[in-house]
Amino acid sequence: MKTAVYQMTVIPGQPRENLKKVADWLNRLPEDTDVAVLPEMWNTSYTLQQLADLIDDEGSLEISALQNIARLRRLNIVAGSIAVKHGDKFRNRAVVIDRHGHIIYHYDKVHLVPLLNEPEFLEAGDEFSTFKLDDQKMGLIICYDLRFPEITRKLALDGAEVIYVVAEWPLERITHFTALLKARAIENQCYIVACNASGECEDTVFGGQSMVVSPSGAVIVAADIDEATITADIDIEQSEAIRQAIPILKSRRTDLY
Ligand SMILES: NC(=O)CCC(=O)C(=O)O
Repeated sequence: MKTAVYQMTVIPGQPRENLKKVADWLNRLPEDTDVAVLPEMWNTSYTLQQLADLIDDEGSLEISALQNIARLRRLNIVAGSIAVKHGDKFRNRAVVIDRHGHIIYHYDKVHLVPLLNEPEFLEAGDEFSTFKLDDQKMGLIICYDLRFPEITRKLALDGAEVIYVVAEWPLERITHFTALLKARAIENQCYIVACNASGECEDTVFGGQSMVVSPSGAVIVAADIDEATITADIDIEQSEAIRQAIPILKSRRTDLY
């Protein structure tokens, strides 16, 4: 699966401008790209106090624009996450669109990050699952979720061999991000495809370092700190092979823990 990751400099509080950037990027991808991946909160960044003025529905403008591109370009889009209205609250929602333009999965971030004031402004989701893209089982988590090994482990136990991590992870703690991405890949023997943002929002600088990590923990490709595109060709069989060679998931002592 030829995968392209957009380490995007999100323009804070400018959903229309960001949609234009994303559409231009998607339309420039090589025709043989199978999956395009976007970062967390790519429509607004962390302008949480302004969401009521910026967001008036469930992200229909952004999502329908991406559905059209997916259909026209026959491209799967792991559409990062966007701030959406949910009742009278807001959620941090990831959406996955297949090559036919169908929304096949959405996920509302379940672990809200106190360091960026999410609990004050957002409502947490309360469910997650695996999904299938091109017949392969995949999982997706959002940024702070990476610190909770249980969620990635559950996705791996449910059969995910590729897990996408969409993020706006600050530079200040970027060493945690890179270490945890490798740990999650090694302990679950799956590909980790991580898409972080670059640039800044208010006082927060985002740290980039988007990467694709193999099921044995090798960094196949990584970005630096600035806006960039990274690409990798993902061979799902590698995950199956390493799970057979070192049967971590089977060796677990579920009678003890
Ligand atoms: N956007 C996020 O969830 C940031 C997470 C973070 O800053 C951290 O875990 O540290």
